[in-house]
Amino acid sequence: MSTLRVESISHAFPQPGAGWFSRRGRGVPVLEDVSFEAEAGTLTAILGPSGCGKSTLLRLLAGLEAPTSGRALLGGAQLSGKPGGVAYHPQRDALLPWLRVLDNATLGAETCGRDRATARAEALALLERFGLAGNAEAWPDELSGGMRQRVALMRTFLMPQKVLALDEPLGALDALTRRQLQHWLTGIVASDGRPILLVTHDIDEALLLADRILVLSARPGRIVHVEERPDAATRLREHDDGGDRGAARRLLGWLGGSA
Ligand SMILES: Nc1ncnc2c1ncn2[C@@H]1O[C@H](COP(=O)(O)OP(=O)(O)OP(=O)(O)O)[C@@H](O)[C@H]1O
Repeated sequence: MSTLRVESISHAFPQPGAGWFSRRGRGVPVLEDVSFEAEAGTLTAILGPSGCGKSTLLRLLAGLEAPTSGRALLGGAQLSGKPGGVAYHPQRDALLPWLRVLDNATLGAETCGRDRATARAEALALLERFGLAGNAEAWPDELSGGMRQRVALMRTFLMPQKVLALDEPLGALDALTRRQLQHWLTGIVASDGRPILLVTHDIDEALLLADRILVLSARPGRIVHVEERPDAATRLREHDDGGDRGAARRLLGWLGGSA
């Protein structure tokens, strides 16, 4: 598994009402000079005020948009600017109501060319770890919000890409379900060997799940603070003891209370 290197990515969207970038070649700047590394087997959380470009950053890395400048590399190979290199998990769970749990879970892998039988075998083997044992044939409508989100996450984790980008995967859940899934996710993340990026608004979630936390400024988003975190076992212990209040205060200070 390889390290993800993001090198000086900047991005601007076209001015509303103008054609593609104005004659002077400038649009609305959304991200500015974003550089960081995410090692294999680590989770990097991205925090920042609403509208600062967090989702845009993930979409650029996933090749859904091309950055205005800069690039991302995985193990030295170009990643940005072309789709398919990153498994992108959108904010909504996006389960298809006409597919059963197992078919929803394998959809991403199959779309990426995994043959159906292999994808289904891999999904069946993961059902228990994702808290979905006995639900392979259930319809999405029959599941709780937390279960639906675990199916959606399973779909992303089953994808063959070498980088995972999770865009607020727990954002739509009630507080209790969210807490439960955060704890569960620490185990899932620990057993996955890829660099994982996580966009979140929840400081406690970032402190629990992340090996490194990047704080972006208001738009155009630039990295204004990097918080290095201890190993997962220490983070879990801290979390159960009420969390790392010092780190939480630091992050809140950088976010200006906007998270
Ligand atoms: N396709 C697009 N065209 C034009 N502007 C866009 C486009 N996508 C996003 N934007 C703008 O770029 C800015 C950053 O959006 P983005 O969704 O990346 O922010 P965010 O930090 O993820 O926000 P939130 O935390 O609210 O989800 C916003 O001002 C948004 O309106």
